[in-house]
Amino acid sequence: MPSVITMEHVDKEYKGTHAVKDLSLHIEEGTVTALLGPNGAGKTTTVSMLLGLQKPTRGQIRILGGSPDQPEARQSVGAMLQDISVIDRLTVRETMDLFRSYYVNPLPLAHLLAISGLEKEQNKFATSLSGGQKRRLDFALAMAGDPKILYLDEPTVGMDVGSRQLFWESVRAMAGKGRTIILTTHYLDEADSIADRIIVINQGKVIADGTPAEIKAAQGHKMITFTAGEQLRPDSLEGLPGIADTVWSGRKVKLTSTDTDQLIRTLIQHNLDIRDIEISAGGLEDAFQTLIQGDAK
Ligand SMILES: Nc1ncnc2c1ncn2[C@@H]1O[C@H](COP(=O)(O)OP(=O)(O)OP(=O)(O)O)[C@@H](O)[C@H]1O
Repeated sequence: MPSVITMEHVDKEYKGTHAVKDLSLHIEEGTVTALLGPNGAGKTTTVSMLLGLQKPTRGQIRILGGSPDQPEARQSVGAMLQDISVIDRLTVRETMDLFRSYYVNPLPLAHLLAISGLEKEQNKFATSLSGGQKRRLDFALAMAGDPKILYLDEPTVGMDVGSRQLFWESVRAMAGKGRTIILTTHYLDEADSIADRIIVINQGKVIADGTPAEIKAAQGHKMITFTAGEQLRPDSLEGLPGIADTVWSGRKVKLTSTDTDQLIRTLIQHNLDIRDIEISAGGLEDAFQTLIQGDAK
């Protein structure tokens, strides 16, 4: 698969902040890549350099073989950024038509109305839409030029459950047609279900890169959860072998372990006052927390 996006040793420094450090990435055509990281990790800065809105301090970025700020790249790229801006005194359909007019091969208006689920609102002023509806309009505007590459920076913030479903279905359908999608999100379950590849960034550096399954498996953690009876005190669990982490939420306890088979035997041997025991594989959320905590050490 050819790389449609390449970053080679990219750095971005603001006054006093080294936001992106020596980032090298190759993104293949037709893939969905999630950039994950805590607040301030450098995700938005990365997306904004890929869009040509900011220049790297050092390093090189190529989009479809050219510079991100060239007209060829701009015609082939769509973006949904964190700031929502709607134009005064234009209806939803007029706003979509205006954006369609910027491109050589725009998508049909009816298609944009369908993927945003805004058919009923098409004659309303864009300023009168709800927050979630404005996000959906933003998505349609990002898609107006039928982009080869789509950037989605925290796209589902403010969307209700139904809107999210429609949104991710449209994104998946787009990837199915060979489009390349880069997204950032703090909803890790969404990244887990939608992304082919996950890149975890912390303090401007890549600290993990793989499929969701690889990222989860690399951490090798599983969970034992149970309800603690009145007799069980937190110090009864301290020092038991095989516990990597313990979280109490009221009487619910979550133990993280690399060897849950051994740990469950230990809990039973100690005849602890516990019930409703469940063993589960760690999710992306747990893998993410472990990675970030590990990187801070
Ligand atoms: N225009 C700017 N001027 C100075 N510093 C900036 C600027 N933009 C971002 N930064 C800093 O660069 C770092 C990375 O910020 P960035 O917005 O890229 O992070 P992020 O991963 O997108 O975070 P979030 O999840 O909160 O959106 C932060 O320390 C931020 O304060």
